[in-house]
Amino acid sequence: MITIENLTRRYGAHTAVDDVTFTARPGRVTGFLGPNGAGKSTCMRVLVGLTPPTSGSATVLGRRFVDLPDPGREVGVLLDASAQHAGRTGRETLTLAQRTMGLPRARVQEMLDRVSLTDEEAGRRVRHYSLGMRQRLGIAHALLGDPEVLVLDEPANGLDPAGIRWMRDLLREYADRGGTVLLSSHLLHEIEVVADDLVVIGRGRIVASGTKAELLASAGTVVRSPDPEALARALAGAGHGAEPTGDGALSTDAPPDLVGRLALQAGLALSELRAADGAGLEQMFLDLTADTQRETTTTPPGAAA
Ligand SMILES: Nc1ncnc2c1ncn2[C@@H]1O[C@H](COP(=O)(O)OP(=O)(O)OP(=O)(O)O)[C@@H](O)[C@H]1O
Repeated sequence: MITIENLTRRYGAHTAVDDVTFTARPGRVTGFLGPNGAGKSTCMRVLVGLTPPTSGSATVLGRRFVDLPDPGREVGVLLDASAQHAGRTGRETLTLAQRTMGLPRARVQEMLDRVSLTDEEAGRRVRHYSLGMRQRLGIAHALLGDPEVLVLDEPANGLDPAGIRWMRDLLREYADRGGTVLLSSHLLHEIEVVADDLVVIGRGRIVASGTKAELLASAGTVVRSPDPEALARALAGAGHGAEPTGDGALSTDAPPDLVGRLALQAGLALSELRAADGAGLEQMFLDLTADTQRETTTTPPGAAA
């Protein structure tokens, strides 16, 4: 369990994290999303004791990271895969951590196997690793102490498609065994596939949080009728807006079952009725963080607003 409560972190006059509250629960993968500079890494750094909070608290398993009796066995952390000692081999990196944590020697080979680094690769110096290999080594390091909680900042960075799938399966299995995973990523599709819960942050503040199903349901409905004007009027009569999607359908904030009932009452035929999650997490993310984005975004033709 990870608990962030009213967490604020200022750097001089700049507020990087502003009164942030959320939890990441056992048995679930919590996706932490936000544009560049939104405050994700800062939250994670406070959580693992690398940066003190200005106010508020961040705890793992009910304690601040610095108060955990055996942090390596309680929390696996991967914040920056490139921050590993470049002159050591992968095997040396893990062996040092294994000794520091007082783990059995066999654990190193187990973890190398777990992340599919070969003997030859494990014997190479980290400076010669590709980014994807560094991520695998970082994951091996995070899993070494068999922790209950994983905190991962952009772990899929640099992984090829097979590596991304491997990572997804690993996190799913870890959560299914009761582990808590907090995962930040810009790879929205990856988060959409693997996360159970989502926390969306923009300019240091939480703009949405909840289960993935709840948040995607709030993306609304796409509906198509031979008489879109009459359908828009029926929706407006029930207090819901409707926008043309650009390909003849309408996008509305009303849930699909209500849209179906309103169409029935108005005697309107429908040729399509579906939750707008075709537009998916990306559109939700852009909508929720619209006023915190650097770039101005526009809704692509055919995507739900
Ligand atoms: N040590 C620091 N000193 C001053 N400002 C900082 C420091 N660390 C972070 N910031 C600022 O805090 C804000 C949040 O940064 P943070 O790295 O947490 O964002 P992020 O959401 O992880 O972004 P990205 O997705 O780009 O990694 C940024 O404006 C950043 O410049």
